[in-house]
Amino acid sequence: MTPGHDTARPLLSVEGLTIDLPGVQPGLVEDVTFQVREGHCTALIGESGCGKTLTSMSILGLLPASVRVSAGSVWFDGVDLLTRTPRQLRRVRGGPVGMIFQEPMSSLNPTMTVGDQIAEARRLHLGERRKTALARARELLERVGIPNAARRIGAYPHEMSGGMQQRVMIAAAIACEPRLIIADEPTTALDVTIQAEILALLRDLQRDLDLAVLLVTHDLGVVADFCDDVVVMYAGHIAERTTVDGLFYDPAHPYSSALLAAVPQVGQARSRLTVIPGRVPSAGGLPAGCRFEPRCAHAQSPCGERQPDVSLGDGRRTRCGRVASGELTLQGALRG
Ligand SMILES: Nc1ncnc2c1ncn2[C@@H]1O[C@H](COP(=O)(O)OP(=O)(O)OP(=O)(O)O)[C@@H](O)[C@H]1O
Repeated sequence: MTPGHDTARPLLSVEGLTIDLPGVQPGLVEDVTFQVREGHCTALIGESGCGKTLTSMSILGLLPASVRVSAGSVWFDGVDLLTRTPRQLRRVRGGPVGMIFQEPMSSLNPTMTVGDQIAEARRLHLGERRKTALARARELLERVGIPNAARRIGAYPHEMSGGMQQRVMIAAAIACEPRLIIADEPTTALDVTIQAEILALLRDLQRDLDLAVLLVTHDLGVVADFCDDVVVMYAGHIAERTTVDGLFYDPAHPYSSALLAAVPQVGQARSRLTVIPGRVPSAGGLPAGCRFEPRCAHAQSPCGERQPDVSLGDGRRTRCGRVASGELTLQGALRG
């Protein structure tokens, strides 16, 4: 981490974001507030169905047509992206904000060569001529570790392996010198060894290009390796907002602590691995008070009636009333 980064200013500020399924279900995501600091990585974690993808997709106007943002703002570089028209958002996507998705094949155009796809981003956003843009595309393919870039520039996505396709997606995401990358489970669809390579590439690029990254992930190992700040989502809410050290050493929500306990660790006896009982409730089936209470190992009456959103200082927050009042201290994965 370079000096001064601890005071880095927020590049992206999501404030009070609420996403509904209009006429069917309000609050798929509710009152979500967090920031991504310049040159830093914020992880968005939580089990399947907690609202991570809806949150990340809403930032650049990529929500499915059936769902809608009903409240909140998304500030990027002084502009509320939620007030932008679809046309204005297209100028942000692939320009100052790059995106990397889980399935490269669903985002790459199967009918265009990878070189043309990367070059097109530069032509659209930076107004470059085709020849200059293609030369830059070749450099970018080299930068993301594609061997024989001069030849591969003319390949179509289906002629490449999944790992190589993901490298192309990354090259396209950084093609226009973005300041922020949004990456939604960028390695989940890949083999384990390739996952590690892609993560190492992302980490290098983040450092070299001083990128801010919003990383949606299930993988706490990735969080530990890659991230600075952590947003733990549960059932459409933020359960805890913390730093990576805060999460692993001093979690402030029983859900965070339960996620940590569910990760296998080298040298740990199998019997100590715990699963979180039950399932994430849907927005239509939320308990009346704390959303995690029915699954919480630390719940105590009248826990179910409390779900504050309390500051713990240094930008950290928790929705657990027992932790906030000092009544409960949780076990981290790493203590001491
Ligand atoms: N298009 C949609 N229509 C209706 N409900 C939706 C839609 N997309 C998501 N949801 C619901 O919103 C909630 C949050 O979904 P989301 O995909 O954001 O979760 P997630 O944490 O990203 O899960 P995963 O890790 O499986 O992608 C879930 O209950 C999901 O069923």
